[in-house]
Amino acid sequence: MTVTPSELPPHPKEHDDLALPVADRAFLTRLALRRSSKVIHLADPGPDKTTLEAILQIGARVPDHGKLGPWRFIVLTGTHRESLGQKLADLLESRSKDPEPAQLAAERARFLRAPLVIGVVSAPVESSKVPRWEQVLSAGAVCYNVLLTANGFGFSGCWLSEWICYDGAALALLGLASSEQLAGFIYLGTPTQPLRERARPEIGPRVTFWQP
Ligand SMILES: Cc1cc2nc3c(=O)[nH]c(=O)nc-3n(C[C@H](O)[C@H](O)[C@H](O)COP(=O)(O)O)c2cc1C
Repeated sequence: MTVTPSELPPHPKEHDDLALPVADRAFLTRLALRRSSKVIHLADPGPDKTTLEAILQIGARVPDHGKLGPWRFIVLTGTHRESLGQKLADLLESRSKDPEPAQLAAERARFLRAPLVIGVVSAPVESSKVPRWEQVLSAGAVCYNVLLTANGFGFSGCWLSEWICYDGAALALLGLASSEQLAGFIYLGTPTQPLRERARPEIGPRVTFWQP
């Protein structure tokens, strides 16, 4: 089955009445069995332009204290994926006396691993009411919601930070301001392999019911 954005409800306006949640077995089943793909198992086709727009629009419908929208997207598509990879390879080469050719080649191909890559930037704003931490959490929610929305359109994906998220020069290449952080890259595409369950943290020891 394919779902096109035109089949979905239009973007509501502020103060429009919205449907209340109803029990939804398909929705819960999807969440109960949700799994990321390995990046090496993501292939063409990726989301088209209209689907990408919907993934971003729906993906950004996250809890956001103060309606600050403290996040933004950097979309990598087509040949620009390789151009950025080349810049990262150049950066690594400039830092090393004897760079490994294989490492430089891997860097050039980094964003070619999936047809579509979305960088999610945490972009907190000055606020006397909303702590920075809450704004950062909202960016994390965007990452997850983008993944889920892509799943809804039949794409698979994974959320990776790798070294780039923690390298000032790499972040500058992407155009991040010093006040911003890269929450990660959401790699999206069509899975070439079945998904296999991974070990999950046990919930029991992580839950307490507070009592006085
Ligand atoms: C912020 C963040 C960064 C991540 N970065 C990486 C990474 O660089 N490399 C990696 O193998 N997995 C990384 N992961 C883990 C994968 O995205 C994924 O969660 C994991 O493979 C399990 O997938 P699933 O539980 O969604 O199926 C990261 C997860 C988060 C939340």
